[in-house]
Amino acid sequence: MIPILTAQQIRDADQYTIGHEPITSINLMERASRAFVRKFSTLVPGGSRIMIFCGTGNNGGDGLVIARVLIQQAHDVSIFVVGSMERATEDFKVNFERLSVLTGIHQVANEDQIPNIPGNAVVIDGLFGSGLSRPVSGLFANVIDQINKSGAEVYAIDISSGLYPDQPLSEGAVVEATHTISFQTPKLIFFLPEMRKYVGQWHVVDIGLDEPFIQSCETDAFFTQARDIALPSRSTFDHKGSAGRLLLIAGSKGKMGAATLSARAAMRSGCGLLYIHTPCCGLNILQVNVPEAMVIEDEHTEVITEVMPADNVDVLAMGPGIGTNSLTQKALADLILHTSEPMVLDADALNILALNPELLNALPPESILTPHPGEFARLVGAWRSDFEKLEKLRWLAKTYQLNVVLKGAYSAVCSSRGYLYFNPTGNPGMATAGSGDVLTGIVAALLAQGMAPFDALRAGVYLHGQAGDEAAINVGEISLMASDLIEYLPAAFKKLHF
Ligand SMILES: NC(=O)C1=CN([C@@H]2O[C@H](COP(=O)(O)OP(=O)(O)OC[C@H]3O[C@@H](n4cnc5c(N)ncnc54)[C@H](O)[C@@H]3O)[C@@H](O)[C@H]2O)[C@@H](O)CC1
Ligand SMILES: Nc1ncnc2c1ncn2[C@@H]1O[C@H](COP(=O)(O)OP(=O)(O)O)[C@@H](O)[C@H]1O
Ligand SMILES: [K+]
Repeated sequence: MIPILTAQQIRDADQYTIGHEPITSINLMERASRAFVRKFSTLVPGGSRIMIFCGTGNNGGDGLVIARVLIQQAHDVSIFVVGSMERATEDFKVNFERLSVLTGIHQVANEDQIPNIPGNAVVIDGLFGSGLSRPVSGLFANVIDQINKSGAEVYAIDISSGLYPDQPLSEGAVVEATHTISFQTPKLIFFLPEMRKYVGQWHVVDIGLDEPFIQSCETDAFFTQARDIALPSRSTFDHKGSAGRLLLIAGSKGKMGAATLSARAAMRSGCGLLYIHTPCCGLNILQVNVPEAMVIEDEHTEVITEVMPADNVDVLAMGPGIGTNSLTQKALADLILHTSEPMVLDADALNILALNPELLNALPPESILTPHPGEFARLVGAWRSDFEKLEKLRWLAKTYQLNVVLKGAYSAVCSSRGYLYFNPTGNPGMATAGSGDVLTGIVAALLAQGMAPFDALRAGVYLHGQAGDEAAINVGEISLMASDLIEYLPAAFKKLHF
């Protein structure tokens, strides 16, 4: 996993690398900027008119190196330095000298000197990086305004000028980048929907900062990598009873599809034995669509009214398609009160928890909740910013000792100790009815196979997204539907078995 660092930790990692590699700061700037250019060159067509805007800090210093390298590669580049040269860092000054030998550098010291930016230009934003210390105003804000109004493609160096790597949006001007080419590790803000407008599509390039130092930084947020994902394994004498026995409590009249999707995803995720508790109306539907499962009928025709924990199962999962009928609310409450092992709750089971918040206290510790933002808001109330949303996620997980995934792009998986893991897989094609039901089945099956609850959740979210990515390659994001996720689960599992 990649630790997500604060602005201060990023500075510390720079300094540690400079001291211990050792490398001079000017050479580190050169290395970082060359890494930027390598990525930039894969994204921008040759022959583009490139306009680079530099502040006089080290982010601007990067901009000057990038300009030099691009000029040496025969690109059409104009350079604009904004602000006072008196405040320039040493490394900025050295690179200013190196660049002046090659080309003219425009100084922007007042509004009249702000250039016109054609819509077909490519802008590189080197005004401010992780050293931003206050909201951007004055001349810098005017330059940013021109950049944003121009309609040009904008490539931010490290981070869009005006953004803090680890703090909410400031009051001042912020560059709206189409791409961010960031150094070494992704920043927290890259994972927040409200920041997308400023961050654009982001890329991380390796600039050779000290890896053991980065891994040793204390943080409570990480970006999951494939190598973090453990999978259950089978051994020679395994039988269906030892490979995970799951009781899935799902469905109501008109929502048997949710139960079907969860059940099929569970079977495709290695569940040894699957029982489905469902209202009578679901019997035939499930027997036909999931012949591998055994179906237990509720007494009620249309909704679930009574489920008792059974001795012969390892894990209970409840929620997909159950509705919030008062009889079902009572059934869930009874089930929670009679269960001591971690269980999986999704969809309407979460809505029932929101209606009966006292049940949260009764949930078996380490249980798993899988809300989408709507369900999450019902559980914890509305939030004013994505930072507050993440605080609420940590609060919910820690207060009730739960593992919770807040679903969406970069789904945030939170452990009961409040550690956040952003998920790298998945795509907008998965924004389609039933995707969440598939996730429930995957996670419950992994838990039933003996994985620790947090590991099962993080792995399930990763595999679900990977199945979505495999499906998108084959059917496209638009045509992708939830059943495709189940079809491409085998490919997702195979990809992880390296
Ligand atoms: N050796 C290093 O430390 C490396 C740094 N790198 C680059 O350096 C950047 C960080 O550089 P710096 O720490 O110099 O900081 P920045 O270049 O982000 O800017 C800091 C300067 O801007 C001023 N400033 C901050 N907010 C302002 C505002 N709102 N209005 C006007 N002035 C403002 C500060 O007083 C300071 O002079 C990184 O983002 C990265 O691009 C890379 O070259 C990699 C190596
Ligand atoms: N834009 C997106 N990028 C990546 N994953 C997404 C995106 N939109 C939705 N998903 C994933 O699809 C699933 C949708 O779940 P949910 O909203 O519960 O669907 P449903 O209730 O229809 O089953 C979640 O796992 C979510 O992470
Ligand atoms: K920048």
